[in-house]
Amino acid sequence: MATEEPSKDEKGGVKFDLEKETELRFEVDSGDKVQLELLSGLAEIYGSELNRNKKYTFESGCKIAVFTWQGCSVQLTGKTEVAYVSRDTPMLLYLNTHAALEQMRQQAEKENERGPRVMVCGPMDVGKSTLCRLLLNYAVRLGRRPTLVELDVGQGNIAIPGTMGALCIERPADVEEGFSVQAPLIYHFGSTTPGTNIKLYNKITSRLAEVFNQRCDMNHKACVSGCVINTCGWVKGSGYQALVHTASAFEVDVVIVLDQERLYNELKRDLPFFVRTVLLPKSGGVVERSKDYRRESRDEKIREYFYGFRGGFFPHAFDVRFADVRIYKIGAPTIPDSCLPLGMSQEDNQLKLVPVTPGRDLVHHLLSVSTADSPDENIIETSVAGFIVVTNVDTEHQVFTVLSPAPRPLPKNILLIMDIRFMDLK
Ligand SMILES: Nc1ncnc2c1ncn2[C@@H]1O[C@H](COP(=O)(O)OP(=O)(O)OP(=O)(O)O)[C@@H](O)[C@H]1O
Repeated sequence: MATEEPSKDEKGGVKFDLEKETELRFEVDSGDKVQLELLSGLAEIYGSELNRNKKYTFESGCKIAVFTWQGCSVQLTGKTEVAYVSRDTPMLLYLNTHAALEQMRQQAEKENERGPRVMVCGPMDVGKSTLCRLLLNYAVRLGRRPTLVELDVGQGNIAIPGTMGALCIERPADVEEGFSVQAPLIYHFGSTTPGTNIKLYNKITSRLAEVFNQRCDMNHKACVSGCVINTCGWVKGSGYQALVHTASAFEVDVVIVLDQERLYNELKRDLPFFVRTVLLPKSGGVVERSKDYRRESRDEKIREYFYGFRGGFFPHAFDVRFADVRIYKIGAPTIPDSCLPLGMSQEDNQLKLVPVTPGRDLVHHLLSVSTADSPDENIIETSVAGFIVVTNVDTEHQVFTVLSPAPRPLPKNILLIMDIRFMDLK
């Protein structure tokens, strides 16, 4: 618990003196703001170093841990009643994991081989995304250029929920905003749970692995730096099979299982013997998130895509004629096996491109703008250029209105519909 009682200054700021290897945890309630300032010493948030005397602002829903290896003083201003200091963190184990990965990178450099490909998995709310961020931050701080592979379709740390993608990490994550998302590679999945179309999920995973391999062939630094793969919290049945598939598609060298011994044992049993599987504890600070909270944070991610971090962007609204675009849904509804055409399996059905006729029910749906030029291309395995949301449909005039991050016209005319909806309430 607290190493020293926090002290309050006249402006309502609360000062915390943290001993080495302890962390200050706090959450920001909906509608509130908390400011953090490092007064002395060194500290970091999920592997991103804090600058001294800079005020960091955290808004609604943020769950933060300020960790110090050496000891420091920080000041919190705002609603800070729930802030507390903990000595009990798994950070030393996480640091050792990073050190082992760095050794593998050094070895890879010497022997002109590829660096470690790491898959992070575990049930929901165990800190998978946070550990990925930490490992990537530590690697990039040593001059590496690792790749983040995001397979968690529920939250979407690179683009919006309902997508899968990869991002080359060139600098540590911004303390407030996270990783800078420049030139990500994004694929359309279309829903927030892999279970809605597991065949598509696995197909895109394989595609991402293929593209990552190509990048490694061309870029030695990326190859030596390896990748960190963030996965979904669904670890049973097809979810588990998807993890095994991911491990094989990416030919992972290291699997980190957070918090669940059963999953650890299963993966140890089912993955090839040369894959190093490690079980790490979750941090006591990781907070369980309710369904509502998850829905809100998904909405927030989408809002941020269109309006920028803290409203820094101004999206465009314009009309699109039905005749100018082609909208598809990936995956036909399941029908009894006996009704399938001869020689076709249920799985083929899941990868089918089904044309969608624009109508009123399109309203609020998110659409991915495919980079493909023609439906004859392999649309499923083609990346997307961005997203739009339908705000109105006028069937009489055969147009729909969209919100788009870029002005008209749309860069391409093949659109893929998501199950996910977004209400633009601005
Ligand atoms: N040490 C910590 N102290 C306080 N909060 C933390 C700590 N580590 C992580 N968190 C917070 O806990 C929440 C859940 O963490 P995270 O998103 O990493 O979990 P996850 O396992 O990836 O979740 P999911 O179920 O979405 O896959 C995040 O809001 C994160 O900021």
